[in-house]
Amino acid sequence: MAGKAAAAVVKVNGSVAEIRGATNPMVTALLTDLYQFTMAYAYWKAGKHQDRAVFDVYFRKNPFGGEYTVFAGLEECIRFVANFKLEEGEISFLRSVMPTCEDGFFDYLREVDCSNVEVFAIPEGSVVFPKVPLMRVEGPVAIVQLLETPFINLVNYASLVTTNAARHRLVAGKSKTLLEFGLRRAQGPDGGMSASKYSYIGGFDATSNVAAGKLFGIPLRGTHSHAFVSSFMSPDEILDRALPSHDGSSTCKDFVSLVQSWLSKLQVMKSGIPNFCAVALALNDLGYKACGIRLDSGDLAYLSFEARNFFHAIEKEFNVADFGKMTVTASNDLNEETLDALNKQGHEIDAFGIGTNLVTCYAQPALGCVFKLVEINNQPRIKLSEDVTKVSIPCKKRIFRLNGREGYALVDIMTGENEPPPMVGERILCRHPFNESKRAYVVPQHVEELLKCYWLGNSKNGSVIVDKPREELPSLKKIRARCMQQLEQMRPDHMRRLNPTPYKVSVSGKLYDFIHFLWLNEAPVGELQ
Ligand SMILES: Nc1ncnc2c1ncn2[C@@H]1O[C@H](COP(=O)(O)OP(=O)(O)OP(=O)(O)O)[C@@H](O)[C@H]1O
Ligand SMILES: O=P(O)(O)OC[C@H]1O[C@H](OP(=O)(O)OP(=O)(O)O)[C@H](O)[C@@H]1O
Ligand SMILES: O=C(O)c1cccnc1
Ligand SMILES: [Mg+2]
Repeated sequence: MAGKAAAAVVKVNGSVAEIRGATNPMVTALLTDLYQFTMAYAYWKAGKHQDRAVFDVYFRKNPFGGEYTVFAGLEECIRFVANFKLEEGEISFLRSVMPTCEDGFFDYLREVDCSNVEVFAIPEGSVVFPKVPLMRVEGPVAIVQLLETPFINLVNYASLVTTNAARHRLVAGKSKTLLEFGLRRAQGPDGGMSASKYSYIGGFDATSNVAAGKLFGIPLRGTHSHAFVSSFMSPDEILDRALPSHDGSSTCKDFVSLVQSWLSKLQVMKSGIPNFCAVALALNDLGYKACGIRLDSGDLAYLSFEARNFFHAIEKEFNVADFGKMTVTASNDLNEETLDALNKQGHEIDAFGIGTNLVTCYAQPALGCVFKLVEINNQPRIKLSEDVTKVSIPCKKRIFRLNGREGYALVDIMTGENEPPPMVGERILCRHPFNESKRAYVVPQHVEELLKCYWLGNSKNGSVIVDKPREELPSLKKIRARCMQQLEQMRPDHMRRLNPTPYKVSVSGKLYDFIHFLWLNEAPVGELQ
């Protein structure tokens, strides 16, 4: 971020660490909705700006018709709070667009940072469910309000595309290579970079996006384009026809003729496959190993079988070891449905290159994460709505994932902050938050507390120092590993594409009673005449 400290200095479990600014320099304190500043002013005028508020970040419905979501975007949120500060130029701009606000407000904004803010979150890469807070943000109400828009901006697309990638991985199967090819179709440069990063977390193996390879260390992969092949009018255009052998011991003076002699030995198939094989065989003569082909049009299942048969026939006829194992990559408008159809038909594809449908999240363009006030000055708050799915779950909460005998996650349970936590081997009542008749006793074999502390600000000498215990921000590879491990822990019926079973999200008996007490207390009583 131009003009700002490059990184906040923090202490993680005793040792000093740095938290760099947001990946995208467009992510500044102004990357928020105007009404957040308008409200900050109103809180300030009302003398409420320092009131201690607790907000939950959660979504109401899983995307893509599924019953699970993968949470991503947390690291960017923490980088944002760690470096949150309004620069002089930004304050002048705000003054120009909010001309009726008093000078004192801008003096206040000049001092604002997140040294008094706490962020608890579920680890990035976790499988998560509707209504469960992914993050709990606590701090002075005016400041936390300013975080609403950037936080949910940083989480919504990240979680959506990670989930999309995870869904593609589940359909493709573990043994296939998945390549993200979406940069040209992504929603702008940030869409492209984010898609590459979060597709990797969701289980893709590599990207074609070179900038993402450099910035995030994601493995880079690519094949070749149609344009390269069609740019040659005839083999005569190949001027340098010599090729040294792989070990350098000799040189083939006319590699093109060697390829042509191989081509004359191959039965003609109406595609580029014999051409590829002729080149691969000529390369093999010189000790090189060709990688494979990419199919980008036509019936991908049929062509993959044809290609594989051709490769096997060559392996047998010309005695070239492993020629039949040549990699077949397929691309062209692939999505979950085509992967599923290809699986049902049977195919010989080893790797899929997926662009448009993955990165644009064509099947569902947005995730609806919201940021709702659940407590202020230790007083619980509830958002009421005629639509029960929109009623918020009040209070500062703890969340636990309870696993059953078979190791699978059984239920997520939210409890009040001061309730005794669920214990392994102890029966606990889990209640649907809004449906009285839905409840179950669970005896967990494993209990994981999901909300962990990622940011506990404490201002010292102008820089933000965190000296209380805090979770580290894991590497991209670790986040990806968490995602893979979490998906494994889910019961397969929650994960299937058609009519998946909803995962149970519940509250403790005590929290259930409190929600409904507060609901009745806050809901106005109508009067009929
Ligand atoms: N065996 C298959 N089963 C199901 N879908 C397939 C199969 N093979 C290809 N597809 C899909 O069918 C669609 C084919 O699209 P389309 O007809 O526009 O492409 P094409 O004409 O083969 O190629 P080009 O992009 O060169 O025009 C693509 O979305 C592709 O992923
Ligand atoms: O289809 P996607 O999943 O987005 O994957 C990326 C596509 O991009 C490339 O071609 P491009 O689409 O540029 O050209 P085309 O329309 O001729 O296939 C590539 O050959 C794939 O077809
Ligand atoms: O490397 C490829 O084959 C590739 C990369 C991006 C888009 N289409 C194809
Ligand atoms: Mg295409």
